[in-house]
Amino acid sequence: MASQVTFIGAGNMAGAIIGGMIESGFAADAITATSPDDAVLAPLRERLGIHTATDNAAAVAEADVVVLAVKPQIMRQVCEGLRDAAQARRPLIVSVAAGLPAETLERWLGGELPVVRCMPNTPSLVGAGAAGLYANARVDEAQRRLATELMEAVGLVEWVDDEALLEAVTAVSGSAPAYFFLMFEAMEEAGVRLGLPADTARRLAMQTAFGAAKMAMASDKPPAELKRNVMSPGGTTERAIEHLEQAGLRTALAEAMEACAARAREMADELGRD
Ligand SMILES: NC(=O)C1=CN([C@@H]2O[C@H](COP(=O)(O)OP(=O)(O)OC[C@H]3O[C@@H](n4cnc5c(N)ncnc54)[C@H](O)[C@@H]3O)[C@@H](O)[C@H]2O)C=CC1
Ligand SMILES: O=C(O)[C@@H]1CCC=N1
Repeated sequence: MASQVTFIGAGNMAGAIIGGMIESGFAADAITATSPDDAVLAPLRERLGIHTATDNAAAVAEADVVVLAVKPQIMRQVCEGLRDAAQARRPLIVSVAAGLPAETLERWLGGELPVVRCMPNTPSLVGAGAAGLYANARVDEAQRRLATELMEAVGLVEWVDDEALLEAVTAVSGSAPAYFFLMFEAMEEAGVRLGLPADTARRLAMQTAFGAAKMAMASDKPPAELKRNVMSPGGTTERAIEHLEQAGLRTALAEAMEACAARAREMADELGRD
């Protein structure tokens, strides 16, 4: 029988992973999602055919894998409500929450448990996610494979062996779809100022990002070389890139990513205190 996977929380991130899992052929029957609000659950139930529940502990009592997908700010209260069920069942815990260390989650869940911390991103919804995973010492090989299988169903999986590196993963991929969406917004606005209809500018910008990513992934050339290949000497791209460099795009990105990782550390301090 397939492993039973219960998602605690059914918002953006859980919805993206569940949608991607179904899309890649996971049995809807093996997936449960919970939320206190049935209005959040109804579309998942009706559209995807998964099980839903408003009682977290009851859903954990039958799970092999429990994916914790609520906001970090309410994680403690949610975990404490799961203590008895989690300690009785001892499922693999997969947390997608930013910041919260495995040790903190174990403490809130009432003691030692196998915990995989996962930093996914929302493109999981279309099978193009990128996730960093870390396993604590209590996760066995079969559970590690199960976590890999779950997240590979929705995209790329990279394991890290130092939990602190998940902060870097958050900066590089967890939060990063938003950086690209910001670029799309800005390119659309600039395209409109240059005279294009908004939807034309949006489609061209998005297809270009998609094409650039696909090309870079297929190529053995580093991005710097692919960039140079677009830049004819004295041409248009060279002028654009000069502007981006002078405007400090690199520094802005580096600083944004440092701030992102620092916020993950800060959240662990703020929320993990007793
Ligand atoms: N949105 C993103 O791009 C990413 C989010 N994450 C992490 O995913 C987690 C969830 O974030 P989102 O999905 O964006 O938030 P969200 O607000 O969209 O979803 C949270 C869900 O939790 C449910 N919920 C609230 N109280 C609950 C309770 N007591 N029991 C069960 N469910 C409850 C809500 O109904 C909602 O469906 C966070 O910990 C976040 O750090 C990680 C990577 C990327
Ligand atoms: O913004 C956040 O805190 C979450 C974690 C990574 C992406 N979204």
